[in-house]
Amino acid sequence: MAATEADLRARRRAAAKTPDTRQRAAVSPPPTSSSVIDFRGVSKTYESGDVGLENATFSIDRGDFVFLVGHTGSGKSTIMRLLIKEHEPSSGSIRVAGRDLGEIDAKKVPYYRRNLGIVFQDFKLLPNRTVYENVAYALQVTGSGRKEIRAKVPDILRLTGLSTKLHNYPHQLSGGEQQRVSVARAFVNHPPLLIADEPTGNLDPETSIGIMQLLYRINRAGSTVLVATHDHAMVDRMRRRVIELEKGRIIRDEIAGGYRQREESTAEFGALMRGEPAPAPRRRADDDDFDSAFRD
Ligand SMILES: Nc1ncnc2c1ncn2[C@@H]1O[C@H](COP(=O)(O)OP(=O)(O)OP(=O)(O)O)[C@@H](O)[C@H]1O
Repeated sequence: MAATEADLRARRRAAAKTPDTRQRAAVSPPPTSSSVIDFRGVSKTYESGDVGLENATFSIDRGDFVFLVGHTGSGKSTIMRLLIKEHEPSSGSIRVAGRDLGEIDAKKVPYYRRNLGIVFQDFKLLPNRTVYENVAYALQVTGSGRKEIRAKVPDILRLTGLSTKLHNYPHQLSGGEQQRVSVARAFVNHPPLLIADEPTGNLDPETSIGIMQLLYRINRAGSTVLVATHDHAMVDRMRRRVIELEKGRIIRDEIAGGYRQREESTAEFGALMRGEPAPAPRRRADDDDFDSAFRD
C-alpha cells in the first residue's frame, strides 16, 4: 500500500531527529498531494549530445529545504534550468505545484517564472537601478501597486540586512551584498518555491552563512527551498535533505544528509585509522545545533 502523506512526513521528521540512524529515502518516492516539485523519469540530452540528466525521479514537498549536490557537470544546473523552463526535457515529466511544465506555452513562461523565486548567478541585478529599485521591480512586474511596493520593499531589505544600502547601485556593493539583493528580489513576492543555484559561490564563509540564514528564514516562513551547491561545510552543518547527482543520475536521496555519502566518510575513517592522510574533521550537527546556528 502506498505510504500516506502523513507517513512520509512522520518518517522524515523521525529521521531528521536521529542523525545517527538516518535512513536513505527511497530513490523514487511517490509524489504526494503536497509535492511542490515532481520529476518523473526526466532525461535531458543537449543538442551537443551531452547528457545533462538521466531518468531522474524525485519529488519535493511543500515546506522542504533540499540541497542538490554533485561534482561539476553532474546535472545540478540542468535540473534548475528545467525547473525555470529555460530548457525542455528530452523525456519524462516535470510538475511544479501540480502544474505540468510541458503544458505551459512559450508566451506564458515569463509569467510562470515571476511566480518563482530565482537566485541564479546569471540572473543579474539591473545595473542602472538602485538596490531599492531592483527589489521593487520584482513587484512591479507582477502587478503590485505603489502602496504595496512601499510597504514590502523596506521590510525585505531589513530582513536581508540591506536597509543602509537602499540607494546604492549594484557596482557599489560587495559580492555578498549583491547576492543578498538577489535573495531579496527573489523573495519579495513570497514565492511558494525558491530555487538557488550556487547562492554562496565565490563568497567567504561568513557571508555564505548569512545567505544560508536568509534562505533558512525564508523556508521557515513557508517557502519550499531548493539549493544547488558545492558548499560542503554548509551542507554538513545544516543537515537537510540531500539529493546527490553523478553524471546526470541521482545516486543518493538522503534525509538529514551530509555533503558526502556515509560510506565515504566511513572509508575516510578507515584511512585515518591506517595512518593515511587525515581528512578535515566533519561535524555532525543535530537539529539543536542547526537551530542555534541559524536562529533569527
Ligand atoms: N547548454 C548546454 N549545452 C550542452 N551541454 C550542456 C549544457 N549545459 C550543461 N551541459 C552538459 O550537461 C552536463 C551537466 O551539466 P550541469 O551544468 O547541469 O552540471 P552542474 O552539476 O550544474 O555543474 P557545475 O557544478 O559545474 O555547475 C555536463 O556534461 C555539461 O557539459
